[in-house]
Amino acid sequence: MPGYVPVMLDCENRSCMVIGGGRVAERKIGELLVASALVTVISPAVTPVIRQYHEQGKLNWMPKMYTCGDLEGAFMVHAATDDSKVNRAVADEARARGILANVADQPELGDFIHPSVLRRGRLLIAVSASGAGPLAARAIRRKLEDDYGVEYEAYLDVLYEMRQAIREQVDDPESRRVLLSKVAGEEMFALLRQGGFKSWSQEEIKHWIKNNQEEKNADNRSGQQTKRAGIDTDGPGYR
Ligand SMILES: C[C@@]1(CC(=O)O)C2=NC(=C\c3[nH]c(c(CCC(=O)O)c3CC(=O)O)Cc3[nH]c(c(CC(=O)O)c3CCC(=O)O)/C=C3\N/C(=C\2)[C@@H](CCC(=O)O)[C@]3(C)CC(=O)O)/[C@H]1CCC(=O)O
Ligand SMILES: NC(=O)c1ccc[n+]([C@@H]2O[C@H](COP(=O)([O-])OP(=O)(O)OC[C@H]3O[C@@H](n4cnc5c(N)ncnc54)[C@H](O)[C@@H]3O)[C@@H](O)[C@H]2O)c1
Repeated sequence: MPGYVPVMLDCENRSCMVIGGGRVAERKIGELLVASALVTVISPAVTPVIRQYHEQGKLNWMPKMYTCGDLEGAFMVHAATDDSKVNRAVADEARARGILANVADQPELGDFIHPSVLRRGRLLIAVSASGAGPLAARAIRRKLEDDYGVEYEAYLDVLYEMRQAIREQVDDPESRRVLLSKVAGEEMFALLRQGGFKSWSQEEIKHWIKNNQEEKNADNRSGQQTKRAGIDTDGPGYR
């Protein structure tokens, strides 16, 4: 079985075409719009949701049948019509032009497939059964929804802020590494959960960095390994 390379593709402001305007096309379009792609739909008919996107200026709908040559200038294409011959023709044109293609009914003709996706803000969990069964991927994704609740959105936002601050404020690579690994650790999660995942002010982040750096230095001075995660909840201004 040939495997797949899992990647996170940046489609912002890139021309992504979708051939067909049914239920499957609608789902793929949803993902493209989240990623700020420039979406063009070619299909004589579209679902009410796609029509609405078009009316809202979120995408460009060309109400026509696909013809060879339509893909000119595209970065990516989704062949999602209910006509397998048309989907094959789209895949052929994409291959000839070097355009990335997903083919809804004959995945082997395209370059990539879609995983089942769970999004929590910056957190994105993608599950794929590598073609063995999309419904199995969906079932696993649904199970993960319980483990990774909505709090993960706020959690990752705080981590993002802290990581930026550490990169700006800490020059020593070893200190940085230790702090970044603490930030991503379980104790930090517990601490942030205690605070209801509220975002921290720059002052609070600075304070945390200082406290945790100091602790590392103190540990080094006493010749000890870092014994605990360095989360000191007693100090003033500290959560
Ligand atoms: C995960 C998900 C993502 C998404 O599409 O975004 C996805 N399919 C989903 C749903 C779904 N798919 C199908 C049904 C109807 C089931 C039924 O009713 O029987 C439903 C349910 C529905 O549509 O609600 C049937 C189906 N799917 C494919 C074929 C053709 C074939 O396999 O040959 C057929 C038979 C068509 C036919 O002839 O009828 C092909 C593909 N579907 C994939 C992904 C890729 C493999 C991913 C992997 O293996 O990991 C791949 C290879 C290509 C691709 O599309 O990229 C999404 C769930 C999203 C979610 O809810 O989380
Ligand atoms: N990959 C998946 O997740 C998945 C899931 C279910 C079904 N499928 C397959 O995907 C395909 C589409 O499924 P659907 O439920 O969206 O079908 P659908 O019937 O709802 O939509 C088909 C769309 O294709 C358009 N179309 C038909 N001929 C065209 C042409 N020549 N040029 C441009 N547009 C054209 C139609 O106007 C319609 O909008 C089917 O082949 C189906 O078997 C894939």
